[in-house]
Amino acid sequence: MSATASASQVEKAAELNLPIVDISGLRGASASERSKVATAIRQACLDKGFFYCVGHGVAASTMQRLFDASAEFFALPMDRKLDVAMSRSKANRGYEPLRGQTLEAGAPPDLKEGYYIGRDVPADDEQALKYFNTGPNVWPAGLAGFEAVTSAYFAEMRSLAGVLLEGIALSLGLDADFFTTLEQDPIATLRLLHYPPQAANPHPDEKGCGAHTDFGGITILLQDNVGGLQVWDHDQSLWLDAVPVPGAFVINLGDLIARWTNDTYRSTRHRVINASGQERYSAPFFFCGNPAQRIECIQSCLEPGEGAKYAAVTVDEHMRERYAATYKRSFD
Ligand SMILES: O=C(O)CCC(=O)C(=O)O
Ligand SMILES: [Fe+2]
Repeated sequence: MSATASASQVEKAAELNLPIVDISGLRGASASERSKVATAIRQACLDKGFFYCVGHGVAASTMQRLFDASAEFFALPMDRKLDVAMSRSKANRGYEPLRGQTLEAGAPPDLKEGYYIGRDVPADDEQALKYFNTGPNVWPAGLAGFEAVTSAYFAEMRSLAGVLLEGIALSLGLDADFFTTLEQDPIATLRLLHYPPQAANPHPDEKGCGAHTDFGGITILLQDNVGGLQVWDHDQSLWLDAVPVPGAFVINLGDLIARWTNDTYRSTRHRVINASGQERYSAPFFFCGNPAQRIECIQSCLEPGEGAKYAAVTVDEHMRERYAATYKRSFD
Protein backbone atom coordinates (compact mmCIF):
# COMPACT_ATOMS: atom_id res chain seq x y z
CA MET A 1 0.00 0.00 0.00
CA SER A 2 1.18 3.55 -0.54
CA ALA A 3 0.06 7.11 0.11
CA THR A 4 0.19 7.98 -3.57
CA ALA A 5 -2.27 6.96 -6.30
CA SER A 6 -2.26 6.63 -10.05
CA ALA A 7 -3.43 9.32 -12.48
CA SER A 8 -6.51 7.27 -13.35
CA GLN A 9 -7.55 7.29 -9.69
CA VAL A 10 -7.36 11.09 -9.65
CA GLU A 11 -9.49 11.27 -12.78
CA LYS A 12 -12.09 8.99 -11.24
CA ALA A 13 -12.17 11.17 -8.13
CA ALA A 14 -12.92 14.20 -10.29
CA GLU A 15 -15.78 12.29 -11.93
CA LEU A 16 -17.20 11.42 -8.55
CA ASN A 17 -18.13 14.93 -7.67
CA LEU A 18 -16.99 14.66 -4.06
CA PRO A 19 -15.44 18.08 -3.70
CA ILE A 20 -11.76 18.66 -3.02
CA VAL A 21 -11.31 21.46 -0.48
CA ASP A 22 -7.91 23.12 -0.13
CA ILE A 23 -7.76 24.26 3.50
CA SER A 24 -4.37 25.99 3.33
CA GLY A 25 -6.16 29.36 3.66
CA LEU A 26 -7.30 28.36 7.15
CA ARG A 27 -3.73 28.04 8.29
CA GLY A 28 -2.82 31.58 7.16
CA ALA A 29 -3.74 35.00 8.54
CA SER A 30 -5.84 36.39 5.68
CA ALA A 31 -9.49 36.81 6.66
CA SER A 32 -10.64 36.63 3.04
CA GLU A 33 -8.75 33.37 2.45
CA ARG A 34 -10.25 31.89 5.60
CA SER A 35 -13.68 32.92 4.48
CA LYS A 36 -13.17 31.32 1.03
CA VAL A 37 -12.28 28.02 2.67
CA ALA A 38 -15.26 28.32 5.02
CA THR A 39 -17.58 28.78 2.03
CA ALA A 40 -16.17 25.66 0.34
CA ILE A 41 -16.57 23.66 3.56
CA ARG A 42 -20.14 24.88 3.91
CA GLN A 43 -21.04 23.80 0.38
CA ALA A 44 -19.50 20.36 0.93
CA CYS A 45 -21.24 19.89 4.28
CA LEU A 46 -24.63 20.96 2.93
CA ASP A 47 -24.22 18.68 -0.07
CA LYS A 48 -22.75 15.16 0.47
CA GLY A 49 -21.29 15.78 3.93
CA PHE A 50 -17.99 14.33 2.69
CA PHE A 51 -15.04 16.01 1.06
CA TYR A 52 -11.41 15.44 0.17
CA CYS A 53 -9.07 17.73 2.07
CA VAL A 54 -5.78 18.97 0.61
CA GLY A 55 -3.49 21.79 1.75
CA HIS A 56 -3.59 20.22 5.23
CA GLY A 57 0.16 20.37 5.82
CA VAL A 58 0.61 16.66 6.65
CA ALA A 59 3.57 15.21 4.71
CA ALA A 60 3.17 12.18 2.43
CA SER A 61 6.08 10.59 4.34
CA THR A 62 4.07 10.88 7.59
CA MET A 63 1.15 9.06 5.95
CA GLN A 64 3.45 6.38 4.58
CA ARG A 65 5.11 5.83 7.96
CA LEU A 66 1.71 5.27 9.52
CA PHE A 67 0.72 2.73 6.86
CA ASP A 68 4.04 0.92 7.32
CA ALA A 69 3.59 0.73 11.11
CA SER A 70 0.02 -0.49 10.63
CA ALA A 71 0.97 -3.24 8.15
CA GLU A 72 3.76 -4.37 10.46
CA PHE A 73 1.35 -4.70 13.37
CA PHE A 74 -1.37 -6.58 11.47
CA ALA A 75 1.24 -9.01 10.10
CA LEU A 76 2.08 -10.18 13.66
CA PRO A 77 0.99 -13.66 14.70
CA MET A 78 -2.48 -13.69 16.27
CA ASP A 79 -1.25 -14.54 19.78
CA ARG A 80 0.90 -11.40 19.81
CA LYS A 81 -1.99 -9.29 18.59
CA LEU A 82 -4.26 -10.76 21.25
CA ASP A 83 -1.69 -9.81 23.92
CA VAL A 84 -2.93 -6.25 23.37
CA ALA A 85 -6.61 -7.07 22.86
CA MET A 86 -9.00 -4.17 23.22
CA SER A 87 -11.23 -6.37 25.39
CA ARG A 88 -8.57 -6.10 28.13
CA SER A 89 -8.48 -2.30 28.12
CA LYS A 90 -10.93 -0.21 30.15
CA ALA A 91 -10.34 2.67 27.73
CA ASN A 92 -11.00 0.59 24.58
CA ARG A 93 -7.42 0.66 23.34
CA GLY A 94 -5.52 -1.97 21.42
CA TYR A 95 -6.39 -4.76 19.04
CA GLU A 96 -9.86 -5.62 17.79
CA PRO A 97 -10.08 -8.90 15.87
CA LEU A 98 -11.91 -9.45 12.63
CA ARG A 99 -15.70 -9.38 13.05
CA GLY A 100 -15.32 -7.59 16.41
CA GLN A 101 -17.85 -4.86 15.63
CA THR A 102 -21.15 -4.65 13.77
CA LEU A 103 -21.53 -1.15 12.40
CA GLU A 104 -24.69 -1.96 10.44
CA ALA A 105 -27.54 -3.25 12.61
CA GLY A 106 -28.87 -6.52 11.19
CA ALA A 107 -25.86 -7.15 8.90
CA PRO A 108 -23.07 -9.67 9.65
CA PRO A 109 -20.13 -8.37 11.75
CA ASP A 110 -17.55 -6.21 9.95
CA LEU A 111 -14.78 -7.88 7.97
CA LYS A 112 -12.02 -5.71 9.38
CA GLU A 113 -9.45 -5.89 12.18
CA GLY A 114 -8.36 -2.76 14.00
CA TYR A 115 -6.08 -1.11 16.49
CA TYR A 116 -7.28 1.74 18.70
CA ILE A 117 -5.05 4.55 19.98
CA GLY A 118 -6.19 7.57 21.96
CA ARG A 119 -5.01 10.38 24.21
CA ASP A 120 -2.68 8.76 26.72
CA VAL A 121 -4.13 9.38 30.20
CA PRO A 122 -2.84 7.55 33.31
CA ALA A 123 -5.28 4.87 34.55
CA ASP A 124 -5.64 6.52 37.97
CA ASP A 125 -6.28 10.00 36.55
CA GLU A 126 -9.62 11.51 37.55
CA GLN A 127 -10.63 11.79 33.86
CA ALA A 128 -9.83 8.13 33.18
CA LEU A 129 -11.93 7.05 36.15
CA LYS A 130 -14.87 9.17 35.05
CA TYR A 131 -15.03 9.31 31.29
CA PHE A 132 -15.60 6.97 28.41
CA ASN A 133 -12.66 5.98 26.18
CA THR A 134 -10.23 7.86 28.43
CA GLY A 135 -7.15 6.12 29.81
CA PRO A 136 -3.77 4.69 28.90
CA ASN A 137 -2.81 3.35 25.49
CA VAL A 138 -1.48 -0.17 25.13
CA TRP A 139 1.49 -1.00 22.93
CA PRO A 140 2.50 -4.24 21.24
CA ALA A 141 5.81 -5.67 22.52
CA GLY A 142 8.81 -5.75 20.20
CA LEU A 143 7.57 -3.45 17.42
CA ALA A 144 10.25 -0.81 17.18
CA GLY A 145 8.85 2.61 16.37
CA PHE A 146 5.14 1.67 16.50
CA GLU A 147 4.38 3.81 19.54
CA ALA A 148 6.45 6.76 18.31
CA VAL A 149 5.01 6.74 14.78
CA THR A 150 1.37 6.33 15.78
CA SER A 151 1.63 8.84 18.66
CA ALA A 152 3.22 11.47 16.40
CA TYR A 153 0.49 10.89 13.80
CA PHE A 154 -2.18 11.16 16.51
CA ALA A 155 -0.75 14.54 17.58
CA GLU A 156 -0.80 15.80 13.98
CA MET A 157 -4.42 14.70 13.59
CA ARG A 158 -5.40 16.48 16.78
CA SER A 159 -4.00 19.73 15.53
CA LEU A 160 -5.52 19.26 12.05
CA ALA A 161 -8.89 18.62 13.73
CA GLY A 162 -8.49 22.00 15.46
CA VAL A 163 -7.91 23.74 12.12
CA LEU A 164 -10.89 21.99 10.53
CA LEU A 165 -13.14 22.85 13.47
CA GLU A 166 -12.25 26.52 13.03
CA GLY A 167 -13.25 26.22 9.38
CA ILE A 168 -16.50 24.49 10.33
CA ALA A 169 -17.29 27.18 12.92
CA LEU A 170 -16.72 29.94 10.34
CA SER A 171 -18.76 28.01 7.78
CA LEU A 172 -21.73 28.06 10.19
CA GLY A 173 -21.38 31.81 10.74
CA LEU A 174 -20.01 31.22 14.27
CA ASP A 175 -16.89 32.67 15.88
CA ALA A 176 -13.76 30.80 14.78
CA ASP A 177 -13.20 29.71 18.40
CA PHE A 178 -16.71 28.28 18.87
CA PHE A 179 -15.39 24.74 19.33
CA THR A 180 -12.56 25.64 21.71
CA THR A 181 -14.20 24.05 24.77
CA LEU A 182 -14.87 20.90 22.73
CA GLU A 183 -11.14 20.68 22.02
CA GLN A 184 -10.09 20.53 25.69
CA ASP A 185 -8.99 17.05 26.88
CA PRO A 186 -10.92 15.40 24.09
CA ILE A 187 -12.05 11.88 23.39
CA ALA A 188 -10.28 11.23 20.11
CA THR A 189 -9.44 7.90 18.53
CA LEU A 190 -7.01 6.90 15.85
CA ARG A 191 -8.08 3.58 14.44
CA LEU A 192 -5.74 1.56 12.26
CA LEU A 193 -7.81 -0.72 10.05
CA HIS A 194 -6.98 -3.73 7.93
CA TYR A 195 -9.53 -5.22 5.55
CA PRO A 196 -8.77 -8.62 4.06
CA PRO A 197 -10.23 -9.10 0.59
CA GLN A 198 -13.84 -10.24 0.68
CA ALA A 199 -14.39 -13.90 -0.12
CA ALA A 200 -15.76 -14.65 -3.57
CA ASN A 201 -18.92 -15.92 -1.88
CA PRO A 202 -19.27 -13.70 1.21
CA HIS A 203 -22.14 -14.12 3.64
CA PRO A 204 -25.11 -12.20 2.31
CA ASP A 205 -24.69 -8.53 3.12
CA GLU A 206 -21.20 -9.00 4.61
CA LYS A 207 -19.01 -5.89 4.32
CA GLY A 208 -15.64 -4.61 5.48
CA CYS A 209 -17.51 -1.95 7.37
CA GLY A 210 -21.31 -2.03 7.52
CA ALA A 211 -23.26 1.09 6.60
CA HIS A 212 -23.09 3.60 9.45
CA THR A 213 -22.72 7.20 10.41
CA ASP A 214 -19.68 8.19 12.46
CA PHE A 215 -20.36 8.82 16.12
CA GLY A 216 -18.23 11.84 16.88
CA GLY A 217 -17.58 15.36 15.65
CA ILE A 218 -15.31 15.08 12.63
CA THR A 219 -13.47 12.18 11.02
CA ILE A 220 -10.16 12.57 9.19
CA LEU A 221 -9.67 9.44 7.12
CA LEU A 222 -6.47 8.27 5.51
CA GLN A 223 -7.07 5.48 3.02
CA ASP A 224 -4.63 3.58 0.83
CA ASN A 225 -4.99 3.20 -2.95
CA VAL A 226 -7.19 0.10 -2.94
CA GLY A 227 -10.60 1.78 -2.71
CA GLY A 228 -13.82 0.37 -1.32
CA LEU A 229 -15.19 3.29 0.70
CA GLN A 230 -18.69 4.26 -0.41
CA VAL A 231 -20.68 7.31 0.58
CA TRP A 232 -24.46 7.54 0.57
CA ASP A 233 -25.80 10.19 -1.79
CA HIS A 234 -28.90 11.41 -0.05
CA ASP A 235 -30.37 13.22 -3.06
CA GLN A 236 -29.86 10.47 -5.63
CA SER A 237 -30.36 7.57 -3.16
CA LEU A 238 -27.27 5.67 -4.27
CA TRP A 239 -23.80 4.73 -3.08
CA LEU A 240 -20.88 6.73 -4.50
CA ASP A 241 -17.33 5.37 -4.52
CA ALA A 242 -14.93 7.61 -2.59
CA VAL A 243 -12.00 6.79 -4.85
CA PRO A 244 -8.60 7.37 -3.21
CA VAL A 245 -7.00 10.72 -4.04
CA PRO A 246 -3.24 10.81 -3.46
CA GLY A 247 -2.18 12.83 -0.45
CA ALA A 248 -5.75 13.86 0.41
CA PHE A 249 -7.68 13.03 3.54
CA VAL A 250 -11.37 12.21 3.35
CA ILE A 251 -13.26 14.37 5.83
CA ASN A 252 -16.76 13.75 7.08
CA LEU A 253 -18.90 14.90 9.96
CA GLY A 254 -20.27 12.66 12.68
CA ASP A 255 -23.50 12.52 14.67
CA LEU A 256 -22.43 15.11 17.23
CA ILE A 257 -22.16 17.85 14.61
CA ALA A 258 -25.48 16.75 13.08
CA ARG A 259 -27.14 17.00 16.50
CA TRP A 260 -25.47 20.32 17.26
CA THR A 261 -26.57 21.85 13.95
CA ASN A 262 -30.05 20.25 13.91
CA ASP A 263 -28.98 18.33 10.77
CA THR A 264 -28.04 21.51 8.90
CA TYR A 265 -24.80 19.55 8.48
CA ARG A 266 -25.64 15.91 8.30
CA SER A 267 -23.76 12.85 9.41
CA THR A 268 -23.63 10.93 6.13
CA ARG A 269 -23.87 7.15 5.97
CA HIS A 270 -20.92 5.29 4.48
CA ARG A 271 -19.58 1.75 4.27
CA VAL A 272 -16.60 -0.24 3.00
CA ILE A 273 -16.74 -3.18 0.59
CA ASN A 274 -13.28 -4.46 -0.26
CA ALA A 275 -13.99 -6.33 -3.48
CA SER A 276 -10.51 -5.52 -4.86
CA GLY A 277 -9.00 -8.92 -4.15
CA GLN A 278 -6.24 -7.06 -2.24
CA GLU A 279 -5.57 -6.19 1.36
CA ARG A 280 -6.89 -2.72 2.22
CA TYR A 281 -5.53 -0.44 4.95
CA SER A 282 -7.06 2.76 6.26
CA ALA A 283 -6.73 4.95 9.33
CA PRO A 284 -9.68 7.05 10.43
CA PHE A 285 -9.09 9.62 13.17
CA PHE A 286 -12.30 10.32 15.06
CA PHE A 287 -12.41 13.63 16.88
CA CYS A 288 -15.27 13.46 19.36
CA GLY A 289 -14.35 16.14 21.88
CA ASN A 290 -14.41 16.91 25.56
CA PRO A 291 -16.55 14.26 27.25
CA ALA A 292 -18.36 16.78 29.46
CA GLN A 293 -19.29 19.04 26.52
CA ARG A 294 -23.06 19.42 26.25
CA ILE A 295 -24.31 19.19 22.68
CA GLU A 296 -27.41 21.29 22.39
CA CYS A 297 -28.83 22.66 19.16
CA ILE A 298 -27.10 25.87 18.03
CA GLN A 299 -29.91 28.42 17.92
CA SER A 300 -28.70 30.06 14.70
CA CYS A 301 -29.11 26.68 12.93
CA LEU A 302 -32.87 26.85 13.48
CA GLU A 303 -35.23 28.36 10.93
CA PRO A 304 -37.88 30.65 12.41
CA GLY A 305 -40.47 28.45 14.14
CA GLU A 306 -38.32 25.30 13.84
CA GLY A 307 -37.71 23.21 16.98
CA ALA A 308 -34.64 21.21 18.01
CA LYS A 309 -34.81 17.62 16.70
CA TYR A 310 -32.52 16.13 19.31
CA ALA A 311 -32.41 16.25 23.09
CA ALA A 312 -29.26 17.73 24.63
CA VAL A 313 -26.60 15.11 25.34
CA THR A 314 -23.00 15.11 26.56
CA VAL A 315 -20.22 13.74 24.37
CA ASP A 316 -19.61 11.06 27.02
CA GLU A 317 -23.26 9.90 27.04
CA HIS A 318 -23.52 9.87 23.28
CA MET A 319 -20.32 7.89 22.76
CA ARG A 320 -21.26 5.23 25.32
CA GLU A 321 -24.59 4.74 23.62
CA ARG A 322 -23.12 4.40 20.11
CA TYR A 323 -20.42 1.95 21.23
CA ALA A 324 -23.01 -0.14 23.08
CA ALA A 325 -25.12 -0.40 19.92
CA THR A 326 -22.27 -1.50 17.65
CA TYR A 327 -20.48 -3.80 20.11
CA LYS A 328 -23.74 -5.21 21.49
CA ARG A 329 -22.69 -4.77 25.10
CA SER A 330 -22.89 -2.06 27.70
CA PHE A 331 -20.13 0.55 28.25
CA ASP A 332 -21.29 1.89 31.66
O1 LIG B 1 -11.93 2.36 6.20
C1 LIG B 1 -12.58 3.30 5.77
O2 LIG B 1 -12.38 3.82 4.68
C2 LIG B 1 -13.73 3.85 6.57
C3 LIG B 1 -13.80 3.35 7.98
C4 LIG B 1 -14.98 3.88 8.70
O3 LIG B 1 -15.92 4.38 8.13
C5 LIG B 1 -15.02 3.85 10.18
O4 LIG B 1 -14.17 3.18 10.79
O5 LIG B 1 -15.91 4.50 10.76
FE1 LIG C 1 -17.08 5.57 9.48
